[in-house]
Amino acid sequence: AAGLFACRSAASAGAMSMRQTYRDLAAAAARSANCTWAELEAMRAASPTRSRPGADVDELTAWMRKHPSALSKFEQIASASKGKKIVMFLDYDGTLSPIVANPDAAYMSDAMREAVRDVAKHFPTAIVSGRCRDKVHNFVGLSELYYAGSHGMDIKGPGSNSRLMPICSPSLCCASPQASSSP
Ligand SMILES: O=P(O)(O)OC[C@H]1O[C@H](O[C@H]2O[C@H](CO)[C@@H](O)[C@H](O)[C@H]2O)[C@H](O)[C@@H](O)[C@@H]1O
Repeated sequence: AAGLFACRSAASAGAMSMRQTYRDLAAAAARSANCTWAELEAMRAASPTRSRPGADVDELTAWMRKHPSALSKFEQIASASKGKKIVMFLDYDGTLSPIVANPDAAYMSDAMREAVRDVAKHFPTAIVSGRCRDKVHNFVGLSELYYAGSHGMDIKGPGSNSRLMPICSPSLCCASPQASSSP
């Protein structure tokens, strides 16, 4: 899931660009699913996990009340982020790319890539993944982003050197599926 953190400091981007950012990401997600944003929301609302009666639904409803969709709370988020600096942290698998059977074929769409490119024009943007950093970088292909691979053990920003924690190296994390569960 996409995470959005608002850090206190001088605001560098206004609520309008943040709204556009959110709309762009939602629209890109809808395009990836071959539908409109409204249809995506309607599908989400009508999904079996929401409409099936029983304890699971109650549990899910309670969870959703506690963690509402950012899209439905846009005004509150915009208002809470006034005077703060916005930084975008995005997950890759299942967020920027669809979940597919073959992890090596988890490509993101061009529309999503453009949306992320636009986001990065307004806010520092990082992709955080359990995957090897190089692998995610290759999938995304945007040099202006920060990439945190191997669950944050290997971090590289635009134009910077990789900050690799000693516990994990590319040979350990990227060599083969046998070497690690994170390709
Ligand atoms: O931290 P993330 O970026 O969310 O990575 C989590 C795992 O993502 C990948 O696996 C998941 O996506 C695959 C491709 O859609 C899918 O085949 C698999 O079932 C999912 O679990 C990646 O292969 C893992 O190494 C990551 O840990």
